[in-house]
Amino acid sequence: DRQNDTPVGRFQNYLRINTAHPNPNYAAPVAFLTAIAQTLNLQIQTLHFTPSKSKPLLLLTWPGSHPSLPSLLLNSHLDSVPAEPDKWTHPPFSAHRTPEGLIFARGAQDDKCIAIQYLEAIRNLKAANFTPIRTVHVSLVPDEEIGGLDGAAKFAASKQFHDLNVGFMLDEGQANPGDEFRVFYADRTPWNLIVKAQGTPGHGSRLYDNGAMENLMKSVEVMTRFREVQFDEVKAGNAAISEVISVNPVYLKSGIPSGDGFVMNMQPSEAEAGFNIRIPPTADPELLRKRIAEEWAPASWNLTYQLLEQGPTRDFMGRPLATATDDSNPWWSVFKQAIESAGGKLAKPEILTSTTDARYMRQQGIPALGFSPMTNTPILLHDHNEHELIMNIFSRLQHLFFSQHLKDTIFLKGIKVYESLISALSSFEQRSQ
Ligand code: MET
Ligand SMILES: [Zn+2]
Ligand SMILES: [Zn+2]
Repeated sequence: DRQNDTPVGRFQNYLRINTAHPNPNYAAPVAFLTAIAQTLNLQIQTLHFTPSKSKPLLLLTWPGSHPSLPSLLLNSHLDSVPAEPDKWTHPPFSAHRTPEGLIFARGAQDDKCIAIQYLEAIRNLKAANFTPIRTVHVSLVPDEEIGGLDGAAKFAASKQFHDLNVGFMLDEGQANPGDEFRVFYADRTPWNLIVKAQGTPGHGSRLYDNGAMENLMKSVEVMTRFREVQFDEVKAGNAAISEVISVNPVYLKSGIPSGDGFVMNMQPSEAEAGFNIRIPPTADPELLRKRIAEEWAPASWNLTYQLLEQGPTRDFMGRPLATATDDSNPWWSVFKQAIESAGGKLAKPEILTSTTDARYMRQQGIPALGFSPMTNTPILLHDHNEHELIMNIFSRLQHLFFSQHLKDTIFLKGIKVYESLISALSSFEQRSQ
C-alpha cells in the first residue's frame, strides 16, 4: 500500500524483521532487501561463508561506466543486539512511529537506518539518471554484533571480495546529539579475556594462602588499577575514551552451588572472571599481550587465561588500522566536500569507542570511514528505546518528553547526504587510488 511504499515505510518494514541475537533471522532480511534491490535493478548475489549456509551475505552492485576503476563499498550489518521488551516504551520490533515522527525499534540506529538510506539514495540517483563512473557495491552482512568472524572477516579475506577491487568503504558510525556529522577513521579492536584461578579449597572459616578466590581477586585488582590509570587520562581531559585501552569486567563466576544459592562454609577451588577489552590503533598489542601474561594472569598466582582477539589490530603491512583523514588520502577530500555540498558540517574525525566491520577491510589496506548521518540525535545504540530526531527547538523540547527514537526527518535528510556521498565518491576519477 501507499504507506509502505515510501522510504520510511520500507525502513519500518525492515525494522519489523527480528534479526536480534542470539538467533537472528537472516533469511527474512535478505529476502526483503533482495526485493528492494530488484526494484532498483541492481545486480544481486547472496554469498555464504559457512557450510550450513545459515549466515548469508547479500551483495548488491550498481555497475559503473568505468568498472576497471577501484569501486566504492557501502556496508551495513543485518543483525542487531537483543532487546528487553519490558523496558521499552513501544515493542522493539514494532517500528512504532509516534505522531512526532520518532521511530522506535531495535536496529533503528544500529544500523538498519543506513542500509535503507543507501538504497533510497541509489533509488533517487537512478531516478535522476545519474550514472556512476566507479562501480558501487552495497554489502549487507551477518554477525557483526558477535565479532563478524563468519561475516565481514571471511568476506574481506575472500576471492570474491578481492575481485570487487574496493578502493574505499563507508561503514556505520554513531549518532551525534549536536548538529555536526561524526566521522570515524578507526575502531578499537575487541579482545575477550577470561581469567581462571585455581587454588586450595577448604573450610569457610580458615585463613590460608593461595585460595582460588584470593588468586582471582589479585588479578582483578591489578586490572582495576590499570583501568583507573586509563580512565584518569580521560577524566583529566588528556584523551578521549576511544584513545585509551578500556578493560571492563563483564562477569564473575565461582562458588559451590546449593539450592538457589551457594554453600557458604566452603572456599571454592576454582574461580573465573570475564573482561571486555578494547584496544585503540595507537596502543601496542604485543605489549598488552605481555602485560596480560606477566601482570594480569601470571601462572605464579595459579592463574590461566584465554584471550580471544576479535579481529586484527594491524593491517597486512603491520601498520595500525587507521584511515588517513588528510591529503595523503584522496578519498578524504572528496568525502569532506560531499558532506559540505549537502549542507552538512563535519565533526573532527574520531576513533570509534566501539568496533565495526570496517576493521577487516582496513586490514586489507582499504581506506574506510565510519559515518553517521544522525545529527541532533541521542546516542541510543544497544540501549532501550533506540530511535531518530528533528532539529528545531520545538522538537528538541518534545525530545525531552519522548527520548527514545529515530526521527524520520533526520532519516530523510540522511538519504540526501548519502546521495551526495555516493555521487561524489563514485565519480571521483583519480587513477592512482
Ligand atoms: C564484538 S565485535 C563488535 C561488536 C559491536 N559492534 C561492538 O562494538 O560491541
Ligand atoms: Zn552496528
Ligand atoms: Zn551494535
